[in-house]
Amino acid sequence: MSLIINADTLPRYQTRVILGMVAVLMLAVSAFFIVNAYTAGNEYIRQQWQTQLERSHQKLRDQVDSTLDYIGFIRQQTESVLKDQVRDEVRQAVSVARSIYADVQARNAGDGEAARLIREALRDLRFFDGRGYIFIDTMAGECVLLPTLPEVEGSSLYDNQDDTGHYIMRGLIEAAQQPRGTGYSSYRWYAPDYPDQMRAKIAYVEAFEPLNWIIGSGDYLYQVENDLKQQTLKRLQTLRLDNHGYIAVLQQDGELLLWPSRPALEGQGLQDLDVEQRDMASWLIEQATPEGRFVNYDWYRPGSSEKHEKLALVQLVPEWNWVLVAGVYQDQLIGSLNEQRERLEAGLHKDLRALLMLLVVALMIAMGVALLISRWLRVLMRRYQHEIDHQREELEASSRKLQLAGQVFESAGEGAMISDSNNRIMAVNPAFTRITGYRAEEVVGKTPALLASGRHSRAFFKQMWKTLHEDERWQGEVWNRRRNGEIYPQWLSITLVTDEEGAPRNYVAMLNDISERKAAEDQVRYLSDFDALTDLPNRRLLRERTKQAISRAMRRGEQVALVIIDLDRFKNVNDTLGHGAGDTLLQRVAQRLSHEMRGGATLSRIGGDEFVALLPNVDAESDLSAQVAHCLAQVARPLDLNGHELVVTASAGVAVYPDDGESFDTLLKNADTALYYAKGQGRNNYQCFTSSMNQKVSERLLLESALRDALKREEFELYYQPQYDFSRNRLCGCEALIRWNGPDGLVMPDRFIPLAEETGLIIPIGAWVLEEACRQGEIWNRATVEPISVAVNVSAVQFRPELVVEVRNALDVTGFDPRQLVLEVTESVLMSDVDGSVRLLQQLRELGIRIALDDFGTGYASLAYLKRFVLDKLKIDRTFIMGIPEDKDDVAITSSIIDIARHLNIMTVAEGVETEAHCEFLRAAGCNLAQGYYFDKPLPADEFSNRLQ
Ligand SMILES: Nc1nc2c(ncn2[C@@H]2O[C@H](COP(=O)(O)O[C@H]3[C@@H](O)[C@H](n4cnc5c(=O)[nH]c(N)nc54)O[C@@H]3COP(=O)(O)O)[C@@H](O)[C@H]2O)c(=O)[nH]1
Repeated sequence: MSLIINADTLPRYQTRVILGMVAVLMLAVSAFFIVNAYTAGNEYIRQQWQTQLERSHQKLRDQVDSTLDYIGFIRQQTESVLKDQVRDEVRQAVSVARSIYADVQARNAGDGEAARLIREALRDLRFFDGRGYIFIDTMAGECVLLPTLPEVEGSSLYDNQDDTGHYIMRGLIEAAQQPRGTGYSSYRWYAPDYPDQMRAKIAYVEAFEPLNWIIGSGDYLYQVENDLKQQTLKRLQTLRLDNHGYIAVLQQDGELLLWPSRPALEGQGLQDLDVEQRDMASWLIEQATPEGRFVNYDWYRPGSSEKHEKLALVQLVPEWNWVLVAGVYQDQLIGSLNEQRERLEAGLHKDLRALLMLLVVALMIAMGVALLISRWLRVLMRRYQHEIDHQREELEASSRKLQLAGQVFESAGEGAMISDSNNRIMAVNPAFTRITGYRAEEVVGKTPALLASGRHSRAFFKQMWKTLHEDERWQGEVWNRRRNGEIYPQWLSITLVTDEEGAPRNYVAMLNDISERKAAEDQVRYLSDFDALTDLPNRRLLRERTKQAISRAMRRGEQVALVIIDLDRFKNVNDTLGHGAGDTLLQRVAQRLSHEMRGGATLSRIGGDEFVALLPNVDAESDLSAQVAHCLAQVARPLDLNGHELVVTASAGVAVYPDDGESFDTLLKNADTALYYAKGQGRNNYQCFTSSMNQKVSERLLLESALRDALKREEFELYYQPQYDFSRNRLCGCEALIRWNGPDGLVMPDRFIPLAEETGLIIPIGAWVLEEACRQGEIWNRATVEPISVAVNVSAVQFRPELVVEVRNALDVTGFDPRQLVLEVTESVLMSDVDGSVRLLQQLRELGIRIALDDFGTGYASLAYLKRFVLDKLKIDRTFIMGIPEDKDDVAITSSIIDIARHLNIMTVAEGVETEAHCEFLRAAGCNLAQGYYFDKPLPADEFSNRLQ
């Protein structure tokens, strides 16, 4: 979010800031006071809790101490109580004895009677809950009365000892012999509750002088103490601490002596309690120490089934093996503390409300003040803002202008250079750097002279400055030098900038690099005169130069020749290898021919595969012929075209000034006629124009026209020349040879096949021959037992990939067995593109047909190619057969061909066999087949049929 500050928003922000600050301040103060009060309240409650706790502790401690004091007091009382009680009982018994004795004396019944009566009177006397009795012994230690053991009465107990070795009777006698005739004696004797154990006992005796007896009684200390314990428990039972608090007493062995919350359990041991009670009793016994320990736990309040938090002091009383548990329930304490806490919180809420009110009031006041200030500020700010906006708009306008100027300067496509009144460069733009190569820091402070190329004179610059100062502007084409030294043309336009007084202040130069434009102009000029593919002069330039050569020749009486050189079957190259290869071929031919141009000769390309050589100052006709023949020979040299080895031939037509024409157009037309004538001669030759050529060319044109109609009119016919098998001495096949039944009679193939090839008519004618030969072959083979083969000639124009389709069509349409079809191709056809030929032959053979190499030995093929071209037959050319057997060379050549073919497993066919001698030689040499006038001339189909029968 962006903060936009202006005259309207600033007061608004300012009001919000003041209000915010007041609110924050108030909140901080409030929070401080509230937190303080809350903390102080909590501390107070905590102290209260502590104090109450300490008070409870003290109360419990005081109660337990007072109980302990009481127990101590009770314990001290035990012996004196026992003594007082025993003494009282003995005194009563002695009193009874004295009464009886006095009574007996009064009756004079004697001491014996008195003794019996006293004894019987005291025997059944019981006290201390039935356990106390009176015993009587003599001063000599004889037992007079012992109600608990009457069988020992009359026997002496003088030597009786207790478990400490003390003489019991002797102690009693000693006590009675005290001056007052009374006394106490302590000893240990069997206790009624514990028959096997002696316990401390205190006896009181009084001497009964009349009978020299001692009358006494005693009691066990523990029994008195038990009485006192019960007394103590009774006292503690009624004791209550803080309403519900009480003191519980447990025997250390687990017996519950006093448990006011569960009185029914008193007198029961741990084993009699439920788990909860047992756990609590055991835990309390464990906590007990002689010093006492405060513990907290939850336990039932008397008469309640709910547990409450309890604080207790657990104190061990070792003398009695008691555990005192003095406890109070803390509900009251907690309740009172909660009350205090609630009071505190209520106070805090009240304070908080008051603070909030205060805060609201403070905020309202602050808002009012802030609004007033903000209104005042808004008025002020608007005034300032208005001024600032005005200034900013002015600044932005001028900045935009400057920026625009800067952008124009920086991004201009034209180089810009600004210099001062002394022509020292002040600034240049990126386009200047791009054009000149100089960066700004390299030229600033220097004069534009560093760009000078040296191509302009001092006068040029003098004139330039003069114009500039007069017109305040100069423009023109200037040659300058780049940083890398390159000299280039530029269009320079300089403007003079003057000050108010008209004195020069700056020079602003705009410069345009026009080197590309100039180059383009040169290119246009070049293209109008030259052929772009071969860089040779084109027809226009050739015309110019021819005109110049003719005028010169005219002046000097010289001759000038125009030679048109046209590639044979160039279309084939384009069709089979593509136009790229065709272009390359034209460039290579152009190079070869250019090498042959001497003495001011011009080679030009006037279109397609037509080159024209302008040969000035031609002296003798023989020189001209040799030169043209040499050119054709150079063209016909084998060449490698993109991996294809080709032999391309050319034909040429020659016209010479002044005999064959006096203008460029006439010469060119006549040279073209001669070329046409040369093509008609079977190509790869040249012809010089003669006036009769025009006549012949016309004839040829007529022939071409008639040939075009021949197919439609079905004027072609096939003749079949038989072929004989030497080994089987029988007719085995034939060669199909075309004839034209033209308007003027039968025309032989030599007359129309070259023209058909030249015009492309050979394609439909060849297709017709193939189909017709197959059709006829199928008729014969259906009628004969031994199938015969039919050979069909294929011209160079036909020998292209489409031939495969044409052959397949012919076979499909006629049903002729492919194995009986032989295609005859010449060496020159195969050699014009060796790799393409290999592929095409392979595809043809895959159809199942056979291939024969026609006219073998007359072309360029080396024997090595015989391996690459997979062939079935070699036809030995007629020219070798003709010399047999006289001509040794022909004999040797023919024999060698037959031998090699045999080794390569290729059949040999001898052409032009005319004599018996030919036959014998060939048979002897191992030739397989023969064809010639010796056997038969080419025959119409029906005549050939007769031969088959
Ligand atoms: N592309 C095609 N070319 C064809 C076709 N038909 C013929 N030709 C080619 O024309 C050339 C002339 O052929 P032609 O006038 O028919 O001459 C053939 C024979 O008549 C001739 N010959 C045969 N035996 C003898 C002989 O003993 N003596 C002698 N002087 N001439 C003889 O030879 C020609 C056959 O030659 P080749 O083809 O080389 O086997 C010729 O080049 C034909 O190829 C066609 O349909 N298409």
